[in-house]
Amino acid sequence: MLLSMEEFRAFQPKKPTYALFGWPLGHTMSPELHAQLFEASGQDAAYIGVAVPPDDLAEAFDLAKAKLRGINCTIPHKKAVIELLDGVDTAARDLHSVNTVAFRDGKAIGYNTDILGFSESLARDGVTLRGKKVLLLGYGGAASVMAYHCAREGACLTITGRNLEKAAALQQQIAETVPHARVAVYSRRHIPRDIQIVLNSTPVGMYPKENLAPLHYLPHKTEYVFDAIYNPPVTATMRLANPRKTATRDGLYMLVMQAAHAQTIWSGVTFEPASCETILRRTYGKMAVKRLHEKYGKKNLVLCGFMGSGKTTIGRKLARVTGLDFVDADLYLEEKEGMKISDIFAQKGEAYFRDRETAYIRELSQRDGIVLSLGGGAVLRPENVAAVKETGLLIHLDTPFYRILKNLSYSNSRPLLNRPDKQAETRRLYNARKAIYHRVSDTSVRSPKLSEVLDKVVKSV
Ligand SMILES: Nc1ncnc2c1ncn2[C@@H]1O[C@H](COP(=O)(O)OP(=O)(O)O)[C@@H](O)[C@H]1O
Ligand SMILES: O=C(O)C1=C[C@@H](OP(=O)(O)O)[C@@H](O)[C@H](O)C1
Ligand SMILES: [Mg+2]
Repeated sequence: MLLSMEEFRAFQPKKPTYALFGWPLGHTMSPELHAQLFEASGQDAAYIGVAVPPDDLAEAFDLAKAKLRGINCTIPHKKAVIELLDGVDTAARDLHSVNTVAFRDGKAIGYNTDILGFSESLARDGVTLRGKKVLLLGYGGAASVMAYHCAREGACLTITGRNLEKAAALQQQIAETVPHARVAVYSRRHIPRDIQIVLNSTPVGMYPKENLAPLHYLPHKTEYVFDAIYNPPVTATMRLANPRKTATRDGLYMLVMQAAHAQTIWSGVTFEPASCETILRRTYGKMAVKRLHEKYGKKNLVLCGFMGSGKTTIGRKLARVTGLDFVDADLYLEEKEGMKISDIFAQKGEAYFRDRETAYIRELSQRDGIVLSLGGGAVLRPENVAAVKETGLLIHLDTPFYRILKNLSYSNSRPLLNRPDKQAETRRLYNARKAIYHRVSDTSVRSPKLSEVLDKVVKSV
């Protein structure tokens, strides 16, 4: 729920409630994320967003103190809120930045959990900072969190950005708060060549301008790229990396963990790593649905690809992580016709099957909010492609052929392949259709590992 100031004045909580204060409050993931954390920790609580104009912060803060258990602050309130507080923790004090406020016994205490989210995101990838040459892009609020953590961990930090005076101000702030900090400022044209880790704290590359990056290339020894952006899940900065040499990470895990730590501060709940991973996967899923709506103007996710490429298997999992309903076109057809596909082929012929397939695809394309797994031959008819693409994003599972063969080896439920020369026929059909899948689909996902495919599909949206 997102409220205006006026609505927040009238707001009466029905259960323990927390809020995000920001201005403007665009498309934030926080309410959905906190709802998942409440559920995982068994709390009956609510989380709302409030669009608080800078001039109204003091009033909104007093209202929050009276009605809520705690708040998060985002741009532009992270600094301004400090003077309204009764105390702050060390990181928040050193950073001059508060993202979490707890109201307890009539007092308001400020914390910074962004830094915990950042450090845990690096730790999850096994990235250590001691002695590492780190390049930080940007000098705003998120940058100060990253710079402070790098300096405290003993990294050798270079800050760069468009405005070198602002970069120097951050350098100064870090030097004052972290003894023996190693921080330099360079223009973007004179970045040290031996940089190992690149951190993007700028909003450059965020949706909708997702083709922009704050750099044109990565220093050639870069081993790891962290981008605080999470929409899109794969940013233009991350795409500069050579996947064989350089690991990359977007900002969603940092977002999840700063939220989890805020809840720990508010109510003492803690979260198992496994439940954080589940919440992360689902948040990527929700993000994909948000992008499906906002970026593509579509309602459904549709999977196509050769027989045995994993459409049915991945579709079911994709529905679970996105919260969309799952429909498999083949299973739907079998249910409606009251017959197995192999029996339809045997008794009524392929032409009958194809006509029914077209009719059901037309019907299912009218649905709103489904993952639709097609049969392997569905996209051979242009009218089927047109129908699904009207409402859906068409994703091709470009599973390697050797994996497809393996997947098909145990099954005889596909009548087209029930022949003595099964393997040769599979290859023949595959070669005949391969180009069609590429041509008709909006995106292609390629991986031999089932565990990777889902992740890639979600991030391809
Ligand atoms: N990439 C993969 N790695 C391992 N097993 C897979 C993979 N993709 C699919 N499978 C397995 O292959 C079989 C066929 O997959 P299925 O989802 O029915 O494919 P499709 O619907 O595209 O024909 C299933 O048993 C599934 O578990
Ligand atoms: O490729 C095809 O022409 C077919 C694929 C099958 O679906 P899967 O791709 O899910 O196996 C099923 O629709 C039917 O056997 C025909
Ligand atoms: Mg299938």
